[in-house]
Amino acid sequence: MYSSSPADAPLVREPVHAPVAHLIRGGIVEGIHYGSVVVLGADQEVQLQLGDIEAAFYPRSALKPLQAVAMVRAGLPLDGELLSLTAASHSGEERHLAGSRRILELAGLTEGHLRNVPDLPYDPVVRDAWVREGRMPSRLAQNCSGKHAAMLYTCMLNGWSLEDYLDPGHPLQQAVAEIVEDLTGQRVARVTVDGCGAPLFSISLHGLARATARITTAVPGTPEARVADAMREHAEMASGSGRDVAALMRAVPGLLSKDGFEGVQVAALADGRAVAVKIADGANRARVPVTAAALARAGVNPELLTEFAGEPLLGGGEPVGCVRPVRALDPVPSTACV
Ligand SMILES: NC(=O)C[C@H](N)C(=O)O
Repeated sequence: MYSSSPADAPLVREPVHAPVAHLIRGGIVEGIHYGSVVVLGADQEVQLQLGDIEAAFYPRSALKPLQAVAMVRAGLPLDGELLSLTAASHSGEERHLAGSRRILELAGLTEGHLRNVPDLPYDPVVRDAWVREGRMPSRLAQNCSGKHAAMLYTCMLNGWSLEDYLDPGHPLQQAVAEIVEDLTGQRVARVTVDGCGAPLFSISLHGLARATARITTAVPGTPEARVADAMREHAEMASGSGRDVAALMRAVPGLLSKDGFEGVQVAALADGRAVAVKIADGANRARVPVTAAALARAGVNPELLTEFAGEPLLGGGEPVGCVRPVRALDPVPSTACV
């Protein structure tokens, strides 16, 4: 246990976000992305904060590594690709569907036991092909199916009921809440329902960074280390081909990173340095460059991060600007912006 008595829950208040990235077109600030950012040093001290890192927020799928740790602690006997898929917001590629099916099979169950909401594949290319083939939204294709299959497997192994595994009072979800509080070191502020149907726990951005650093710094062989290893070694199973989060994990040695809907990203290094980002309006185009800039502030070599600096803004098909993290985040003045 990390936190013998977790601190109070984060405050539920309107978050006071700050500018985190500028949209520059032709040398003028055309737009401003607001958000919050925390950078933790290896000693877990806050090295940089922007916006509101202590307010209650929803980490969405950036919570999945914590949920996976809870399942492994409850006896989930997975590693490698299938454990990575357990913590995935997957793209809906065939390998992801096959992996979710395999987890269900190991539990002696079928797709019919899943209670996540049917959806089309998350990745636009995979989704377009899916629709062209006339396929319908499905529970297996939904980006959280690995997590749900693993939740069912964990219930089977513990003799817990299957029909109501998404109820926040179910022993599985109680176990998840306990691990979330242990790893973040704070009480959960609110419990609501995530898009997929699973309980969604509200913590602070600071708590998310701290929890993820605890996962990457855990002793080898522990549930935390098993989840970190699986996700790092099988980054495409935790996301998909061509996903920025997988590319980021490959680019930065030892990095564990997880994205969540509505502009959330967390990333932690093996020595405990960690960053967490929330873009106020959920904009993906700001999430990646802001995460990269925060990692540079945490001491990651900026040369490893150049491909995440942000897509150029086009005018007449030519680059005329870019999304640029604010100066407080950007250690190297960018030359990419026109
Ligand atoms: N990637 C995500 O954040 C997905 C989220 N867990 C949902 O169910 O909507």
